[in-house]
Amino acid sequence: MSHGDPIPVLHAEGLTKRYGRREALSGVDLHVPSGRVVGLVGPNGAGKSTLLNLACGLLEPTSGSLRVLGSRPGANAARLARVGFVAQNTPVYPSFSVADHLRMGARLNPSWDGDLAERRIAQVGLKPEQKAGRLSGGQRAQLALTVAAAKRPELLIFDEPAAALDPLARQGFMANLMEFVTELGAGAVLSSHLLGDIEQVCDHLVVLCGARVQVAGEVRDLLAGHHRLAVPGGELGRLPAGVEVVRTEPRGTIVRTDLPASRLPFPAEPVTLEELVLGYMSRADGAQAVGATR
Ligand SMILES: Nc1ncnc2c1ncn2[C@@H]1O[C@H](COP(=O)(O)OP(=O)(O)OP(=O)(O)O)[C@@H](O)[C@H]1O
Repeated sequence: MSHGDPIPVLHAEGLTKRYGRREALSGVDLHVPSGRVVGLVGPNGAGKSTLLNLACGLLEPTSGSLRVLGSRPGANAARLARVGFVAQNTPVYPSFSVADHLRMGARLNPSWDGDLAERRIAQVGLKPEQKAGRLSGGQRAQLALTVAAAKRPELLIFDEPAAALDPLARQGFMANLMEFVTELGAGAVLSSHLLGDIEQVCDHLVVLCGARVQVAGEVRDLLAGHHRLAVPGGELGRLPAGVEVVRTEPRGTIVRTDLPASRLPFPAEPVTLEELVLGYMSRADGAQAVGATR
């Protein structure tokens, strides 16, 4: 990073987290530039929640380093206030009302924006006197999102925020999330299994599998740098230097390269974000299966 660059959202070097003997993150290097909406995808058990919990200071690395907005996460209360976190299943306090949640937020957060909180609660149709335990999954998610955003954080972190929501509620939730990001001028990191959501809102992608980052970068650059090639049987060896095979499938070979499609020796088609992610996920899965038989 050159001097004077804006502070990156995330910067990890050799980041490792073990739970006992299980390595949930294994020497992760990652650099996400400032002001991005980052999608974190990967299969179950990939290490996504672990990375997000480290990023908001709920866990400490076993080794290596992680900086969030330029600082060690959770180093002190001021650092914690810069990050808003919505954990998996959007937890709320069931016996507290919506208004209680806002009062508690105001008590705990010096930069609490009460106007923003009340305006958003009304906009999404929540009543202050409703008990959180009686809200639907979608309403609970909206409450948790409002509480996280009213802290006016510089970064919002969401662990599978919309997993339990029906498609319509999910669409509304994702739209609200983006409105907050714009209104707060904040960055955001969200993990999701729903690639459609990621495609809709994220401009940076991180694919995590088997405790390692498989690929990361700006969505636009990743899509431009991957192609599906129709390679005739046995001719993979004709690929020029600088073309990396991600995955060979019946429909073609997914490759990564900086070369333009016109310079490739076989007919090339663009790939979708879903094909790209699945390509890396199945490659990592295959590598693990091979490793396991050794
Ligand atoms: N508290 C814990 N104690 C022991 N092992 C854990 C703990 N939390 C996570 N793990 C293990 O670490 C690995 C990564 O888990 P993590 O929850 O970070 O994955 P994930 O990508 O968020 O998965 P999912 O998509 O299912 O939520 C898994 O093998 C999991 O079993």
